[in-house]
Amino acid sequence: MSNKERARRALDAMKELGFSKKEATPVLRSLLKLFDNSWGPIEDECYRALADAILDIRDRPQGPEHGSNCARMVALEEDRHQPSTSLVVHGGPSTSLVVHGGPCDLDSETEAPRMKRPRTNSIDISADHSIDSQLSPSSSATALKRARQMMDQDFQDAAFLREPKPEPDIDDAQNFHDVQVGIISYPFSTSSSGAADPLALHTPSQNQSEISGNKDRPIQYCRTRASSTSFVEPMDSMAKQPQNRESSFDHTAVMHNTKTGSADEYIQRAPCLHTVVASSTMGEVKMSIKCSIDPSKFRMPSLEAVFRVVEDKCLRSYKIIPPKFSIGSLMNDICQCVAQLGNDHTAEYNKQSDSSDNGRNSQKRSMANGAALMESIACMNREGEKYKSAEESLILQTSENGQANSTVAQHLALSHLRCTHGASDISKGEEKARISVVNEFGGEKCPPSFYYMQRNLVSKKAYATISAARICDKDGCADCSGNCLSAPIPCTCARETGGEFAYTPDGLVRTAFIDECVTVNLFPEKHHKFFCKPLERYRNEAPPEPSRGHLVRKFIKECWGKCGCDMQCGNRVVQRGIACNLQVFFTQEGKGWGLRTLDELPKGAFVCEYVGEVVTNKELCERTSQKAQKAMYTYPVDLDADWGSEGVLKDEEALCLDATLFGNVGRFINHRCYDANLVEIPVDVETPDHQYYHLALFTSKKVEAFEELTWDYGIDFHDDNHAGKAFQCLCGSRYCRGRKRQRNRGNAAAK
Ligand SMILES: C[S@@+](CC[C@H](N)C(=O)[O-])C[C@H]1O[C@@H](n2cnc3c(N)ncnc32)[C@H](O)[C@@H]1O
Repeated sequence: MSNKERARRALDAMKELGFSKKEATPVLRSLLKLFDNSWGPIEDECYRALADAILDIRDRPQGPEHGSNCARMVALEEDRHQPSTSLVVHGGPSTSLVVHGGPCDLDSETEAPRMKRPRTNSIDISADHSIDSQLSPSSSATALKRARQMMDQDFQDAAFLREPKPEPDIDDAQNFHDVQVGIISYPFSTSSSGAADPLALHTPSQNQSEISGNKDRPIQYCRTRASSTSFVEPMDSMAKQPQNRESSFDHTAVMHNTKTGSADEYIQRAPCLHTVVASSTMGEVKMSIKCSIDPSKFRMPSLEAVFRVVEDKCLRSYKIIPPKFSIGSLMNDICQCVAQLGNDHTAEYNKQSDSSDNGRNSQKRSMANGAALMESIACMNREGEKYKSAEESLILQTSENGQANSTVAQHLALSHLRCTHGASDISKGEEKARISVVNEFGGEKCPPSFYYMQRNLVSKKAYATISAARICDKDGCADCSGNCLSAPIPCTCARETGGEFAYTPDGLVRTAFIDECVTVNLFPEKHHKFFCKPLERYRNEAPPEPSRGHLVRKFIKECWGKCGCDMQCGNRVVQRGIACNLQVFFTQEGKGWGLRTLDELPKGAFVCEYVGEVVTNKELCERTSQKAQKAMYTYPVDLDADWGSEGVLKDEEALCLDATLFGNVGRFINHRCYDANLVEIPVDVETPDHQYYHLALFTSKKVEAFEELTWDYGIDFHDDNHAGKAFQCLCGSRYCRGRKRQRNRGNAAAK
């Protein structure tokens, strides 16, 4: 066959894979040059080397500062306009998962680098195995070998640290799927020496490494020059496999430098893992783990499911508090969870997420997928001190009674708090699903800044201690396992709801329960009200005024830390966080910003919590009296579902939520009189008593996609004295209490 014909065939093959002739031709030329005009390596395995090389070129950052000597270890990023963390996972004989983020992402100027759980929209789980599907496991192994023969200038200055286990030979590859998990971060400066320095380097004995690929390319192979490549391995593995030693190494140094945790723990927990840590001249670091899985039973779980299960594991095992937390263990867990979930075909894990789904159908998924619950954090600004920066206020102190956890607060301050928010995701990745912001009427692009928090913060004065010690055994279901909802007899956690769980197996609140909660709001007079003592405060004046009464509300008790069930238990809905697709939008009625659902929601669906700072009623009063005149919108909510039930209500027990400065998406939910589509339900998670609880908002009826989500604040618009709450109601409900009031006022004026 002539060279021309061969070239035509190669370009046709690339076209089928979606690469244009224009893109493929120069790469083909270079490869021919590289292989001394030998077509064999190019034509092998359906032109795998050519496809890989095209993708390599695509991945190369553009611009003068990214010369050809800059290494780029990950392939295409689907959406460069997304914030800096994104995930790509591929199925096929070799499965790879890559997390990358940081300053090398093109639009990262306004975003601090972070590596964290992925948002739904930034997870690209490719069902398209177009290249890979044409490759057998054995051909992957061959391709690996060939790719290793290729010299990639890009990685000439990269440093690689790896556990020198032998590459699977062809037989192995035929029998096992490799699941490879990788993380790339950009912690270093971009100088080549700076990139390599923090890692313990040793004389290289092998000059290439395997780099996982992107959605179009299950595996990408890159090489480094021998002169700058290093390999290290953990002690144990060296001892066990002396024949495989390829270099001297200093595992301790590596573990310290790469912060991957204890070697012993790592090896014990991952005896069969193949790990790779690599850094490049661009300051990128990649860590990857490969583990072997029996392909006969394995089906790729969704990446979201894997991450949620891993995070749940982290919460229980490490409580997510450094320094116990180790990335090494985390990556090990990821691999194990991939294997575990991949072999569990009864669960919904195996369903691949659709990247465009962005959380849709997640109501259904929420039962199967767990999300980590972060312990509520106690922290507050110093008494008498105004807020400094919010991050500062978070790490200021621990409280007198030991409620505050400064370590966690610092952790939060560093990784979770950002004052500004973007229109692409107001939660800045805190929530599982992206929460976009739109203003269809022009004007402000974003709501005024606040600190997005997924969980409540507890002020120093508020009595909301969250500790395992406060939970008696009788408050949890220690003997349960798995999913409490599937047990023949409801466990003790259903006691609060009359011996029947509030949730259905679909993760919805039972209709009867919802209806009861709505009725309490609709007909408050018919329901028992607490009139708390001593008198409560609405303004910062002494003495406080007589209580106006608080509705007795029905609580839900969710399973928690001292329960034996797992995170996927059906009695853990609120703690798994937002599971539906929400959007903050500018309302046209003049209510300011509002919240709407992008999906149709059934009745009883959990939408979100109302998150804020847990402050005492007195503190709130002090705050509102300072701000009331200025604030256009106010964000306080009483946690009054149990006020007065135990006789005298102490100041520190009368708690409220203030979402003015710290809050979640719940702070955008506007009020609607009587026929709102959400209802608030107090939910006990970490505490057995009713003083502190989560204020969860569930749909009280079916809600259409794009409908505004509203909630009856329970405002008495006739009460002029209720500071911080009165506004001219624009809810539009035919039952509007505020409108009636305006009408009455108008009539009075006319008279
Ligand atoms: C919790 S915030 C809701 C979000 C708020 N709209 C915003 O733009 O941030 C409550 C404030 O929104 C406004 N608001 C909520 N519901 C309203 C309604 N039905 N009519 C008029 N204003 C409303 C009031 O100013 C109220 O203090």
